[in-house]
Amino acid sequence: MQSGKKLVALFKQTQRLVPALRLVWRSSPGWTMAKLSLLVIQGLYPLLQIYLVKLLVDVVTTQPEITASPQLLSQSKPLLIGLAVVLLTGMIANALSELVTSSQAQKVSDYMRSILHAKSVEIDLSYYENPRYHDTLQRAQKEATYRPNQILKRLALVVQNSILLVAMLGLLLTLHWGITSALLIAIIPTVLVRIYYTRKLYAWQRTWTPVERKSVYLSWLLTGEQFAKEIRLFGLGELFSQRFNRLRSQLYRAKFKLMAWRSLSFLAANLIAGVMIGAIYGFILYQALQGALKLGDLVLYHQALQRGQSALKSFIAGLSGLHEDNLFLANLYEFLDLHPQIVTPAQPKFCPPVKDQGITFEQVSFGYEGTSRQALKGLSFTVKPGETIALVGENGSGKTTLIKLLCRLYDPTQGRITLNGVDLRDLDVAHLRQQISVVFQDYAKYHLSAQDNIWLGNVHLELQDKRIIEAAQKSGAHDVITQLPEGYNTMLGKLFHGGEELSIGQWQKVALARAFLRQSQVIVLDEPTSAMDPKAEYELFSKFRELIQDQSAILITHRLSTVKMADRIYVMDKGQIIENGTHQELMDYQGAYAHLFKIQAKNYW
Ligand SMILES: Nc1ncnc2c1ncn2[C@@H]1O[C@H](COP(=O)(O)OP(=O)(O)OP(=O)(O)O)[C@@H](O)[C@H]1O
Repeated sequence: MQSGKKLVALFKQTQRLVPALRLVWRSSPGWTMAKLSLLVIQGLYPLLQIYLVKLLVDVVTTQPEITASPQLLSQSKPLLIGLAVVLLTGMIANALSELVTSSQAQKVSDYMRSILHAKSVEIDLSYYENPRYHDTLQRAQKEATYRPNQILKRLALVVQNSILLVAMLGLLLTLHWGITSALLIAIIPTVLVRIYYTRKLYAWQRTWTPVERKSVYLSWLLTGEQFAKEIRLFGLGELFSQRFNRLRSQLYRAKFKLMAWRSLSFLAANLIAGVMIGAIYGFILYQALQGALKLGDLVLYHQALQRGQSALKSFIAGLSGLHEDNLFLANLYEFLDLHPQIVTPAQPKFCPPVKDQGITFEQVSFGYEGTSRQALKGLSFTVKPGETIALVGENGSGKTTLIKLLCRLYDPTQGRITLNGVDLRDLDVAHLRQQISVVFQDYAKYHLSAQDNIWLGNVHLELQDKRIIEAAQKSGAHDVITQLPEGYNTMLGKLFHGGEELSIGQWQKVALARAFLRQSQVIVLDEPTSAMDPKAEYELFSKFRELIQDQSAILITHRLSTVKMADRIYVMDKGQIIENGTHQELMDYQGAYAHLFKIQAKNYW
């Protein structure tokens, strides 16, 4: 009963191989077909070669005299032609093999990367905040580019060698059954060692992934552009380098121990096999000396034993390799099996225009996964159509979290958010996100052309659309871009040739232009002018209403002088709204807002 269950579990595990092969096929059916054909040819031609050589030796040795007699020539001619054809086919197959193998492998690895990319984009933002996800991703990335293709190779190896193996073992059986049995028994210790250490290596990899990832992180710190300044200034290079080396030597020691035991075990297994093969050779030689074998037979059996032994080795290596692939494929599927929680419902509701009722937060609470703290606690407020509201509050009071919920990067743990009366969870996710334009505090800096950087805000437009320039004019980025050597075609950032680095404030203007380009119903600006000079900030906010036209706007800022123009100001504290009203109402109220405003004003005057 127990062993039956084990067998079923084992069978279920091997089912990982089939979908992996499907992935290989989908990546490039043409190249995969070519590769398979070559493998078949390469598998068959040594077999034919041996057989033709045996026939040739037999023809020669059955002649009364070895001279170029017409009879010998006529008998050996077709065999020689056959041998030449086989050898030529083998040569052509070998020559093509490199091209086909590298092209097909490249196709598979690119296809697998595209699958990983699609999955990474599909899953929820919350996965990125979970270290386990990063472990899974790291392992999947390691396996994805080569493992599926390796299965194909090993499968072909198994099939190829099984033909050769059956033929060779069959031949050896005609001599003595004991030879075949001894050959099979000789390989058993190697198989056991391989299976045992494959499992050990798999367990080792899973245990050490976090350490490996830490070392990758340190390497990134030491080589990445964004840390280069601090590392030099604070003299952190050596410290991080030492930490990196310490982790790498921990990894090295742990793996070395495992690999050393593995090598020793293989040595022992090979010694056993060596003794048994030696005994088989002794037996064949004895038979020849007794006159039981002709010269042709001796050549045949010698070759059969040699090739049979190598076919058996390859066959077993293929099989145990498949076992290893199957085991390690779990790493890939673990990642591919991740599924987003934030999805479009089966029958999404129509996304109504915000002009109707606006956005409403109804008793919204939220806590990030893995923490017991509530980032938002029972929040309720409405952003009316065309209204500009401002969110102010201390660091960590929950302002950005609220925006992430509005974009459905997370769902509330309690309460609901509605757009014109419809719960966000009932809307098509992509469509909802099209309605919202956001500049986050940590906006992206794309190392692409200035034009691309803005166009990415609305990729449904033509690249030459004049609205790209209009958006840049609104944010103040136009003046920056026209000063660049190639204007809108200038590559931004220093990662690629010809790139021009911008100042932080200039990058911010470009990000703002991206947000203006998006034809959304709501615009959310999280600290949009934190790096801008006062003149640029003044210009932006003095014509803010004109810039956003009839969009609803949510503004997050610590600079209270810029929130005066908001229709309503919400003051947040520890995930709650503690005050709200117009600037004047809040100043009259003499609460937290008035206090903060006065502190800031005092610093200016
Ligand atoms: N990804 C996250 N995982 C866990 N906790 C988080 C995460 N992001 C933010 N928090 C926590 O949620 C709370 C609210 O953070 P949030 O970023 O919304 O504050 P904020 O008001 O925007 O702050 P700031 O003014 O500094 O931008 C903080 O206590 C923060 O530690």
